Amino acid sequence: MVYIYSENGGNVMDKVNVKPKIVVTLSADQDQWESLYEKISDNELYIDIIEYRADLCGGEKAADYIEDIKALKEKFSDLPIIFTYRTHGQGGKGMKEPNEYYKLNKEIISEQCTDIIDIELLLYEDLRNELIQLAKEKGIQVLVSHHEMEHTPSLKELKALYQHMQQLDIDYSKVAVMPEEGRDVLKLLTAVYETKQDSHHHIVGIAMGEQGKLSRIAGGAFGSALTYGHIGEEATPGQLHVQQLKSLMEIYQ
Ligand SMILES: O=C1C[C@@](O)(C(=O)O)C[C@@H](O)[C@@H]1O
Repeated sequence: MVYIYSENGGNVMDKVNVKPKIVVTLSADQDQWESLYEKISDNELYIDIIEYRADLCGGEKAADYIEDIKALKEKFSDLPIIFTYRTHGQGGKGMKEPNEYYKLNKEIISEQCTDIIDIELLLYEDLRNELIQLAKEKGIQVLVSHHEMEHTPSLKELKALYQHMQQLDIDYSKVAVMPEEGRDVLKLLTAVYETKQDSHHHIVGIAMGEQGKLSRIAGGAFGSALTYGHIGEEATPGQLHVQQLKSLMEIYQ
């Protein structure tokens, strides 16, 4: 058996055993920012990364989002930020057309105000690849995401989705699905596990809803690099409060 130096920081036999980072998904209207800052401060011990969900934060233009992110950076300089504008078709509230989505993300990248940018796999290939390239040039990590909000594709389809992402010059490959039965959660975790065997990307797999909670707590044992939680209300079905998430994840460390 070959021993591999793991992302866990120790010698383990299993390449896929990673310690996931806890990402808090932020959503707030403009008048709720002050109380949101307090909630982040109260929970800083349980958060590794902040996800700024632009589609849930009330603004309209890149300038609104940039202002919010700069304020977050000023207050929480140790926490990296993921910028996400989740479109309607992918389970978010964002109503921008592909060209507007491209323009917005381009402005965010050019401003260099985020550490990681979430780009949807289904964006037109040329626009998507341009954003990836631009982010790389600016030293911003890229997370390519795909959400299935209604069901869970077959294991073969899930692996194909991850394989598609492996062809891209990115840092994170993320797939989120909605399970209809327990077996769907196993499919997602199997796809993460098998993809991680020979991938240099950070692989992220999330099963949403009640049944999917297992993937949020135990995903690291299968190779999932990020797990998303909340500090108020769940942004997506099945999200756990970051405090509960961290304490449940401790059984794997
Ligand atoms: O992709 C994800 C994961 C997520 O959908 C979840 O289920 O926790 C929450 C989103 O904000 C994030 O962009």
